[in-house]
Amino acid sequence: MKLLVVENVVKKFGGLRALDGVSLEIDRGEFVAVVGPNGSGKTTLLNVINGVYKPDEGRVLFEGRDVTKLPAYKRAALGIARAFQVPRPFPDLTVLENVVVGAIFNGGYDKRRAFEAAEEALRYVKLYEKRNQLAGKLTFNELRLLELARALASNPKLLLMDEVMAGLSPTEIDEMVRLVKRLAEERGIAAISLVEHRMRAVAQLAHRVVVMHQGHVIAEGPPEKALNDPRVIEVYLGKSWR
Ligand SMILES: Nc1ncnc2c1ncn2[C@@H]1O[C@H](COP(=O)(O)OP(=O)(O)OP(=O)(O)O)[C@@H](O)[C@H]1O
Repeated sequence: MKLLVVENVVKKFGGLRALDGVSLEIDRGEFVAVVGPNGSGKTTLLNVINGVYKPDEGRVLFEGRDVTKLPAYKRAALGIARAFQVPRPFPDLTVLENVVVGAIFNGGYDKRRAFEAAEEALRYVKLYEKRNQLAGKLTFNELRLLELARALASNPKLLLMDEVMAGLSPTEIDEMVRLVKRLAEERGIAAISLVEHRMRAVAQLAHRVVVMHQGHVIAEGPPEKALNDPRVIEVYLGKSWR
């Protein structure tokens, strides 16, 4: 059974069809990059998957269960985690405390298990040494890792990542993407990541690339195939491949 199935989803904002019949299937442990020009519907797609928006048409199934009408917090409890583009930590709590909060609220753990999960997540993203530091003192890159650790500590099955790469150096972007890929492969956590910066380099590391344009999926498949699809080249024509 597929981990996630998005079926013919339509999401309208007034007269605009931000998603116009989008279908998508994700397997366990798959790292999928969603690319597409500004305004193509990528963020709206993540919002429909995690329950921020209810679609006007279509369904979202998670582990075979229809979650289309479930609110975001209930989907989080089922294992759909979101790592936001702009991390919003509690600056006056320590790094460890920030992750514990995520584990208790989204992972449903008791305090002891939450601490264990938080420490493990911090080791994974290599922030463990900074666990007792105030989150407000972290660098931008470290904040991104903290945001990832928070999502991880909730024991997700599916990790949704907004453009986590914005504002990072090319080396940091590379490290972050490899980390997410490793999570997918070692832990079986599926990840859907929106990619705009260094699109070509980042998307090439994904198991599969989904290309969106004007609310439609115009191509998908292994990176080489999807990125070289004639429709995709046309959409990006005139823009530099980074
Ligand atoms: N809450 C909203 N109200 C009205 N229109 C919206 C809303 N959210 C998104 N849109 C519109 O829907 C379309 C798709 O937006 P979306 O943010 O999903 O695109 P995107 O591919 O993520 O692009 P970007 O990277 O620029 O955010 C855009 O035309 C956008 O202006």
